[in-house]
Amino acid sequence: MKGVLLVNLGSPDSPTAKDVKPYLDEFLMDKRVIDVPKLLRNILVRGIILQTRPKKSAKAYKKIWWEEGSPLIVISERFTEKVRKKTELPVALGMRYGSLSIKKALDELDKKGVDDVLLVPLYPHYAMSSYETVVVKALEDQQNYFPSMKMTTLPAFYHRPEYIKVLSTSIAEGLKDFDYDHVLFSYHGIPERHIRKSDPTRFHCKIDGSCCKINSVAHHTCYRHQCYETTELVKAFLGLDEDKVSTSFQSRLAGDPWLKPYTDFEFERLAKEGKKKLAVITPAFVSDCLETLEEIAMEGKEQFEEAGGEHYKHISCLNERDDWVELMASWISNWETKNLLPV
Ligand SMILES: C=CC1=C(C)c2cc3[nH]c(cc4nc(cc5[nH]c(cc1n2)c(C)c5CCC(=O)O)C(CCC(=O)O)=C4C)c(C)c3C=C
Ligand SMILES: [Fe+2]
Ligand SMILES: [Fe+2]
Repeated sequence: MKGVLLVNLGSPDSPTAKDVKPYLDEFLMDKRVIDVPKLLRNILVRGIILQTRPKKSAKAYKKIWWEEGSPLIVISERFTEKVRKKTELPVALGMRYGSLSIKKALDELDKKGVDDVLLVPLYPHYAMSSYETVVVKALEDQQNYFPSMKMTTLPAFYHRPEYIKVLSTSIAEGLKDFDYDHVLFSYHGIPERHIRKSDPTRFHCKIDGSCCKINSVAHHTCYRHQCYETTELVKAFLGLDEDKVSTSFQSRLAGDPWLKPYTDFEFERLAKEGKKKLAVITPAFVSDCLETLEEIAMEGKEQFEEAGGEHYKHISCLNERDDWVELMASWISNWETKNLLPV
């Protein structure tokens, strides 16, 4: 029997340093997130980052926490519930990190008699620290605990016309009542090294955009390429002016060079260039979360206004929009009835 496993990133159990610490430990000890040898990762994460970060992150989580819990979890649960209403198949929700684990979700499907699973990483783009780690963990759990289960994975959908249509429609709605003079597409950043590591040809990705116009197998796993592609496709779909749109990368940790331009620097640059009314969209996330609600909607607004900007709007992620639910249901149905997946 077929069934569906939706997987998002996950959140701590509560916005306290006590609960944030084990969550960050699991997250940052993932070798696809902090990709250094284990001993060094131990020193870096447990010896340095976890000494101060849980307190700082807990403070940020407190600012965005809802009565029902973490926005990312609550929104993912609402989305799952709506998808369930559109399909006959069992649909379970798991998280890569935290207590709502992938294993628990697989167990839920197993108990319903599911032995053929469609795995849906809830990320539009491929990155080893997001999409890839979900796939690897889900396959590991399946092989270790549910060896007779079959698993098929939904590919990254950053460029699918039907996804671009839904994303563009949500952006158009957000821009309807906002007289913007610039739209910033802010994607979660990753260290530049991750791009090189994910390049199967080992020489294609130049991380300056010069490679992205040359067709290559590397694009299947190039996060930077895929982000710029999403921006271009939305820009074309909505007919946005070339000089009113730009792309940037947020949420970097100190240390290595991360993908540029950095979103916080862009807030300042755009304001200094005289842009007064800025709309920001965050298409690396399908649901609002700490990185969109705190870093972009709250901190970003302050940064832009301090630099001279006047009006600022963060346009929500797709969350539980009906057209996004319909789209997910249509991908599930194509897989269920024709074994077809978007490519
Ligand atoms: C080396 C560190 C990190 C990499 C690489 C990274 C990639 C990455 N992350 C997301 C999506 C989300 N990240 C979120 C929070 C978050 N991310 C990092 C670090 C890296 N992410 C940290 C330490 C945190 C926790 C909060 C903090 O202390 O700043 C979230 C929000 C989770 C929530 O509960 O709301 C999301 C979502 C992607 C898509 C990605 C690679 C493309
Ligand atoms: Fe992150
Ligand atoms: Fe490229």
